[in-house]
Amino acid sequence: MPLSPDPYSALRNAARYVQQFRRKTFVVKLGGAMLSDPRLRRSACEQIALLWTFSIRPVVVHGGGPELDTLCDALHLPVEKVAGRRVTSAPVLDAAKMVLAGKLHTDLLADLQAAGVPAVGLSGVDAGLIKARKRPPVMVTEPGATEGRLVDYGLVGDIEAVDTRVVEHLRSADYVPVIAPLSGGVDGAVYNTNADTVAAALSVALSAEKLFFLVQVPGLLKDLNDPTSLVTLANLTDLATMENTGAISGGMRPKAHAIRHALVGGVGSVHLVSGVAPNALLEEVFTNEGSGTMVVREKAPKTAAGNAG
Ligand SMILES: Nc1ncnc2c1ncn2[C@@H]1O[C@H](COP(=O)(O)OP(=O)(O)O)[C@@H](O)[C@H]1O
Ligand SMILES: CC(=O)N[C@@H](CCC(=O)OP(=O)(O)O)C(=O)O
Repeated sequence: MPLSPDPYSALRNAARYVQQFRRKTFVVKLGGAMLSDPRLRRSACEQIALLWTFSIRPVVVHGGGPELDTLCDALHLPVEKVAGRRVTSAPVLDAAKMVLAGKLHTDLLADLQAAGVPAVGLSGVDAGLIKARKRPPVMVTEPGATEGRLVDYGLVGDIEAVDTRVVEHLRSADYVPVIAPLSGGVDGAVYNTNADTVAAALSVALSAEKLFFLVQVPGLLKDLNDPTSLVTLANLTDLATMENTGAISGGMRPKAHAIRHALVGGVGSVHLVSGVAPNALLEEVFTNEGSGTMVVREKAPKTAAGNAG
C-alpha cells in the first residue's frame, strides 16, 4: 500500500472498504506454489487474519500441486498434467490425500492459528461438502494444437453438488473453514479435484462477494514472460480472447474456467493477486488501485467502482 504523508488518510480510505465488506464472504484460494514456501504461507495467513479482524468472513481453499509433484517424484509416480489438471491414478490419489488433506493442510492450519484465525480444516469429503463424479474421458485441445486428443484423467472428480451446511455450521460459531481439494463420490469414492474448481464452486454456493486467487505471478499477464504486462481489469470476453490466443496456458487454464464459473454463478468479482508481493491481498481489498487483476462480468470504469468494489 503506498505510504501516505497523512497516515489517517490511508486509514479513512481503507475504512470505506471495511464498512462495505463487513460480514461479506470472501473465498480465498491459496495456490500450491506459494504454500510450499513457509514465509509466503505465513504472509498469506497474516493478511487473511486482518480480513477476519475487520469482520470479513473468509473461507480458505488451498492447492498443493507442486508439493504433490515432489511426493510423486519421491515415490516414483508419474507427474502428468493436461490443461493444468493432474492425471490421477490410484497411487497418485493416495499421494494426493497425504499432501492435500495431510501435511500441507495441517501446516496451513497451524499458520492460520498462529496468525489468530480460528481455522478448522475440512476436505470436500467432510460431511458431503463437495460431491463429485468421476470425469469421463474428455477431448482436450492444448494451446497451439490443431486437434484435440482424448484424455482419461483417472480418479479426477467433476463437481456435481456442494452442500455448504458444514461450512455454515462452522461459520455460525465463528470458525474459519479451510478446505482441501478432494471430493467424495458414490460408494465411498474419493476424487482429486482441482483446487481452483473447488474454490469457484464454493464461492457460488456461498454467494460470495469475492473470490481471490493468490498466485506466484502479479496477476493475469498479457505476456507470461513479461511480469510488467499486468492486466488490471478484465471481463469474460477478455478472458475468452486470451484463452483462444493461447495467452492463458498451464495452471491458468483451470483458473480461467473457475473465474467464468464464479462470475456467471453470481460472485461479484474475481481477483488474481500475488502471493509473493508483500500485502498484495490487502492492497487489492483496501485500495482503489488494487494490486493485481480484477475480473468482472461486465466492465465498468475501475476508478468509479474502486478496484475492490
Ligand atoms: N496469462 C497468464 N498470466 C499469468 N499467469 C499465467 C498465464 N498463463 C499461464 N500462467 C501460469 O499459470 C500459473 C498459475 O497457475 P498455477 O501454477 O496452477 O497456480 P497455483 O499457484 O494456483 O497452483 C502462473 O504461475 C503462470 O506460470
Ligand atoms: C485434478 C487436479 O489437478 N488436482 C490438483 C489438486 C491440487 C491443486 O489444484 O493445487 P494447485 O492449486 O497448487 O494447482 C492436483 O492434483 O494438482
